[in-house]
Amino acid sequence: METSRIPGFYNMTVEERRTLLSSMDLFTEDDAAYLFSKEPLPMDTANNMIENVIGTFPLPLGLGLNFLINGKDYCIPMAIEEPSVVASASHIAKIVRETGGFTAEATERVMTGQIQVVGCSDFNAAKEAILNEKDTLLEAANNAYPSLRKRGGGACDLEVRLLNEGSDSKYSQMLVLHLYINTCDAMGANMVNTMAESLAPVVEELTGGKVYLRILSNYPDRCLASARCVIPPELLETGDFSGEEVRDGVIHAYEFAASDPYRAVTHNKGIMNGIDPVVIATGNDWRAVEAGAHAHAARDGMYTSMTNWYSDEKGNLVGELELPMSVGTVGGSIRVHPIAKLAHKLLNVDSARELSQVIVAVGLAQNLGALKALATDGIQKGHMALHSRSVAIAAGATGEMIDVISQRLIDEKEIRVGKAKELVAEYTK
Ligand SMILES: CC(C)(COP(=O)([O-])OP(=O)([O-])OC[C@H]1O[C@@H](n2cnc3c(N)ncnc32)[C@H](O)[C@@H]1OP(=O)([O-])[O-])[C@@H](O)C(=O)NCCC(=O)NCCSC(=O)C[C@@](C)(O)CC(=O)[O-]
Ligand SMILES: NC(=O)C1=CN([C@@H]2O[C@H](COP(=O)(O)OP(=O)(O)OC[C@H]3O[C@@H](n4cnc5c(N)ncnc54)[C@H](OP(=O)(O)O)[C@@H]3O)[C@@H](O)[C@H]2O)C=CC1
Repeated sequence: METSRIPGFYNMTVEERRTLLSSMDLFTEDDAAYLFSKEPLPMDTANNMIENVIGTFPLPLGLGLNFLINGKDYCIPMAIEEPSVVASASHIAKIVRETGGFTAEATERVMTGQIQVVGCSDFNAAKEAILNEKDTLLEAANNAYPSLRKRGGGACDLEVRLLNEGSDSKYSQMLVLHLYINTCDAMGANMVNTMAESLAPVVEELTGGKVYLRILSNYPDRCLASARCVIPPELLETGDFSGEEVRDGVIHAYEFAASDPYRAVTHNKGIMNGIDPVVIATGNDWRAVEAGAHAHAARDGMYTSMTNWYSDEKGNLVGELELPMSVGTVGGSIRVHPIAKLAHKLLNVDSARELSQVIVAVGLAQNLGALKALATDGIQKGHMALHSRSVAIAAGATGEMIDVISQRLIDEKEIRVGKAKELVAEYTK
């Protein structure tokens, strides 16, 4: 991938975009055949992925462009139904590119397995017993999934937490063993669950208690990815708004989300608008990523902004995002869904750690795209202009009528289905 900077890509037809992609060193003709085929997810594949299959549910697949992350270019597949998200991410990536791009980093992919133990006669003694056998337990867990060890991963640490100590309810006092497992390039849920289940008998023996749940946590707080951007105000100029006004507006918007859960939920939804489409397109478990991200936003007791925006001593706008990132480049449906396989080829990442860095960079870009619009002209100007096409289609517009009706809706500043139906009726008279 020589560059992700493809000016005016959005003005091309789908055919022109496909021709351009095929001419780049992104994937083979066969790969492209899947992307362009009428059945990108064959029914017999779908029927082997989940139960009671009756069909498939395609989503639009767009490309987030202009992304430069740690000096590498990325064309980022994004599967989403909402208009203006891909445009917004690409818009900000174009600006950040001028500054040298996003910087991003990620911890090793250490996922967390939980083993719940109840009914111990002495929970402190039980905790001691487990910690005294830490190496034995880690060895036993690794023996349950030896191939992971061979890849350089596996169970690497454990800790014990006592919950609801002193409670007189036999249901609420419990010991929770956290098993930390480096799952390499797999998201690792099945691996973690297999290894956690394998330890249950020996944990019961050690603690004298009963093991109920042994399951991964979707809040893997040792599997983190972060992204950062530093933008001189002059690059933020928007219409009549100076760069400094936009910078300050973004920081005010951030402070609102940082202080108010009602705003933080919408602010963070805007971030996940960027993150989920990449997680979905790459065949990953977006529910796991969503759950972990929102838990991380509440880690200090109040649900708050996932991002941090401030002005540095030179007056640059600095943005940061750190999230747990339960994603893989192998495993699950990643190597099963033909378009997910293509998405990984398009992305050209070498590891799950690199993928997680790309994903958080898109989330950070998405957040700035929304805040920049909100802090200036408002979200409707950009968002609804792109939404007008869906409104036209919902009102029955087809073919070239879509452009005509969509433009009329924008010109008349009335982007709603009822108005579109009137225009369609007028057009087809
Ligand atoms: C829509 C834009 C980008 C237009 O903004 P613009 O200033 O008209 O863009 P431009 O014409 O200057 O183009 C700059 C670059 O943007 C990209 N771009 C520009 N237009 C397109 C397009 N049609 N399709 C694809 N890419 C587009 C493209 O990369 C282009 O580079 P070029 O190709 O020209 O060299 C801007 O108005 C915008 O970003 N608005 C914000 C929209 C947004 O954030 N949508 C997210 C969904 S709403 C949401 O997040 C929920 C929310 C808001 O509640 C979250 C929250 O509350 O925080
Ligand atoms: N979020 C949740 O709460 C839950 C999610 N899930 C689902 O679990 C799936 C993810 O689990 P996961 O364990 O990743 O999937 P898999 O069960 O597919 O296991 C990962 C596979 O990847 C293979 N592999 C190949 N290369 C590598 C590598 N470099 N690093 C690591 N593994 C490699 C492993 O091969 P080998 O066997 O040779 O090691 C293994 O078979 C997702 O579909 C998710 O939706 C399931 C339960 C709960």
